[in-house]
Amino acid sequence: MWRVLWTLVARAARGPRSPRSCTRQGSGAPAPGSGATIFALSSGQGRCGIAVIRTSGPSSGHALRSLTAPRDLPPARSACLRLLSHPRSGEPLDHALVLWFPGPQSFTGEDCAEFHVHGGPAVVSGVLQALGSVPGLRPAEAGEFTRRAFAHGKLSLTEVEGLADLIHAETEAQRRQALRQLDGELGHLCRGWAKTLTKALAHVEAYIDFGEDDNLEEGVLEQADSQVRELELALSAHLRDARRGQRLRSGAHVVVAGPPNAGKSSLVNLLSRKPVSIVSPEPGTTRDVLETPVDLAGFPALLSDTAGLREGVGPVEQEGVRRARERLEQADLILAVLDASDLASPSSCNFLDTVVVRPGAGSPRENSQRLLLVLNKSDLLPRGGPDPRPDLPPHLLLSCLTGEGLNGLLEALRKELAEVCGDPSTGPPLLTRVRHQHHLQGCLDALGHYKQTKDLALAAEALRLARGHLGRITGGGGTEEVLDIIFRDFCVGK
Ligand SMILES: Nc1nc2c(ncn2[C@@H]2O[C@H](COP(=O)(O)OP(=O)(O)OP(=O)(O)O)[C@@H](O)[C@H]2O)c(=O)[nH]1
Ligand SMILES: [K+]
Ligand SMILES: [Mg+2]
Repeated sequence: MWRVLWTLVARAARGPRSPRSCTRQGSGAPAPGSGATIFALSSGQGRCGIAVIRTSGPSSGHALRSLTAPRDLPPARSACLRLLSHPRSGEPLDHALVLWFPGPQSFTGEDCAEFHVHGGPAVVSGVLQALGSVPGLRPAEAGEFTRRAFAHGKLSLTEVEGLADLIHAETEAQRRQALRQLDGELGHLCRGWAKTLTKALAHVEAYIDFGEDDNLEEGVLEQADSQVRELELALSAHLRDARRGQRLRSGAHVVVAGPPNAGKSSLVNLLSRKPVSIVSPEPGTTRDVLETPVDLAGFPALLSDTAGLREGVGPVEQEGVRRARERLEQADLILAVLDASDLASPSSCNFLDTVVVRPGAGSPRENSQRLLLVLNKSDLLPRGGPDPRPDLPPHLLLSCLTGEGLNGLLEALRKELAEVCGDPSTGPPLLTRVRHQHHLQGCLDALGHYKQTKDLALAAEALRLARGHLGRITGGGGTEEVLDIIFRDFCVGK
């Protein structure tokens, strides 16, 4: 019996009826224009200490020899000091460290060379021109090095996305998340799920082929069912978290709201460390929603300053209040600001009743919005006095004027944002892109069909479909269109 099943597992893994199997190999499609040897400046533009220029492709070794004296290739993967000169004119260009990475043990899987030159613009352009004069070499397109690495199975699609995110990471949390994805954690998880599906498929196919056979162990189909059920639970849990990973990539929406003059704009300026909003003693100063991207306690956020919420004002301010309420609806996290010395005013009470403690809304808030209540202007309270309103929901005391309480607020923000964006230092790998979410949902839908159908052939087909979706997350059978979207995120030289 086990031999039968084992053959079927192997067959299901090969996927005789579906040509796409789920492996970490690339799409199999050659990178566009591969065959040529490409070159580009891979470090940042502008004057710098060291600039790195690299090549990838079959003529890399020839290019390296043409530019260097002595003209022999350095030992693989060791840095050597060489004089670089123009291969046609012989003009010296720079003393540089050069590296030779024979394929397939290189970033792209092809022969690669690196030139670490002095970072002046004239040196860089001189070396680029020299490389352009070597037959068979051409400048690289944006993302072409990574695309070749993908095409040669060096990186899976989720790892490519991780690399793109790492290049663009601006906050600590984004860097951690990108590094985890680049390390292949998400891909590993998907491949584990795909393996479970392969086993379930083997069970179903065993039943189709040997159902009448006495040798077949009892309960083969039940085993497949229970594997599918477990997988459904795991996928659903991940999908519930899907928005978090996306917020971590693009920034959580943090909206500062409160009654007029509570110090909302002062807080926005304090958190963003720049004068984003006008601050004045006049209530109703802020009218439009002012949005600024900030690094909040290591997490990326889009911080919005809004008009003070109050009734019975002129048409322009009323429009500001309408926009503020609209923005509040879209917030992932509300920073509710009140003037600690003015908690009994009608606008404070109204804000507390309508936004902070929504009638009938228990905790946690509906639609998973989170809220931090901040009592600002604590410097106006008697020093060391009692809490101004112990009856209020949990809150933090702050003075934008003196900065007292800022560290406590940042720590609270870190905790809240870890909930909103997911904590990349712990927990399961996050789904950072709509694409991941789409395929997980597709996989779940197919598993739904599997459960509904009575026809075993259709059930097997549903499992194959489900597995195909998982495969596409890591890049098996990636269409050119998806690849184009992902590689657009890269710069030339990466
Ligand atoms: N004493 C004291 N004054 C503060 C503090 N924070 C802000 N203020 C003052 O409070 C006034 C209002 O500050 P804003 O930041 O303009 O308040 P706002 O909530 O944005 O006001 P609107 O946009 O008009 O709704 C200004 O005069 C600030 O200098 C604080 O912590 N302590
Ligand atoms: K004001
Ligand atoms: Mg303001």
